[in-house]
Amino acid sequence: MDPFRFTIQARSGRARVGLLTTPHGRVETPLFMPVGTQGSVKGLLPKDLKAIGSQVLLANTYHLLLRPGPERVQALGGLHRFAGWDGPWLTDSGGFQVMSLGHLRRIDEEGVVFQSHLDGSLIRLTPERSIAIQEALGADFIMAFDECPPYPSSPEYLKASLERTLRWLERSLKAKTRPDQALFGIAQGGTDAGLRALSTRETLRFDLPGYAIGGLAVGETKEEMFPMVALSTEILPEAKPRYLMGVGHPEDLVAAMGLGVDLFDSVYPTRTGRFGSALVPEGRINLKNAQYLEDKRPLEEGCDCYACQTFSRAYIAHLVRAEEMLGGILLSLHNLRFLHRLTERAREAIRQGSYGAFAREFAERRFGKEI
Ligand SMILES: Nc1nc2cc3nc(NCCc4ccc(CCO)cc4)[nH]c3cc2c(=O)[nH]1
Repeated sequence: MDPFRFTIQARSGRARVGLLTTPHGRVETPLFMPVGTQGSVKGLLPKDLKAIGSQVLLANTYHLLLRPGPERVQALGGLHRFAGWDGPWLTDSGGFQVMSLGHLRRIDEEGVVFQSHLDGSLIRLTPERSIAIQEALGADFIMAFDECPPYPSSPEYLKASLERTLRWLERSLKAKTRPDQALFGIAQGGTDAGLRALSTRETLRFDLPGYAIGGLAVGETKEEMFPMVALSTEILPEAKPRYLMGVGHPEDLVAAMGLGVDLFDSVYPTRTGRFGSALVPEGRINLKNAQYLEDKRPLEEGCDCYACQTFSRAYIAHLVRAEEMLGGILLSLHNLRFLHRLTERAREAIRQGSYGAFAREFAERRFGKEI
């Protein structure tokens, strides 16, 4: 039986609730994946991630290659055992992180050569090596090695890049040996509708358990991004999960779920939490602002997370000002719970056939009035 079966449980417009089976348990989509780049979701314990409803965690090939190295992770039992998370893991393939973090020295047909951001050593990543690393790490979902073109890029560059990414997808697939891992192809094409459609259609020629929408959330406007998401989900098959990479603002999740996206990830909730901000229905509140120092209310009325059930805004504002670790920890916990509750409510609305009303109510609270 297919270890990665995906079945649609309910629909409301283009939004859908899915059940995705993995070797580490079944998960319900749409879902948000907390980012644990180096094998840890910064500041949060796996048991607390489980308690707030996290289902799948994301880690990065680039970072784990540099430190501690895939051989060590494999020798220590693979990501699940090593990092104490027995639910599904997804690893990104390293290409994007090289562009955004490493000091890229060269990109050619073979792959990329970059300098480590840790010690400047020269490292080569190819489709074959990326897959070998992801197999050693042992994630359930692994990503093809691709190039995420910088934004903006010329149509000529976008076209050449997406064609190379398709050749790298073929090499990634050929390099794959583990039947207990699902390889996702990643469509590119930037914000050029013709090239986006071309890349998505060509990626579909490979029969894969899921498809990622790449090359977005790289600095383009929402007005540029969303037509590409809509175009992508029109082309991608209904029966396979769709993963929009790097998208994590609440309003963007609500819009993309409405367009039929199933999987999301972003460092946004945990990063903005570490920087002192809490996600709330109206948007975001920054606890560094003095107005919260006497505010007895929880971060968000009605939130069931430990931070909202136990502490006031005043206390968390104090922690943030005092640069106490607990400040960032509580805000990260709340922000992830906020996104998990958002996807839980979205799944419920889809089951009720009322996703449109859900999205309108969300937008009214988010954009209807100033905080
Ligand atoms: N393999 C691969 N991975 C990707 C990861 C991505 N992540 C993004 N966007 C996230 C970028 C991002 C970075 C930092 C913050 C916090 C500050 O608000 C938020 C978003 N776009 C992405 C595109 C790709 C892609 O084509 N291919």
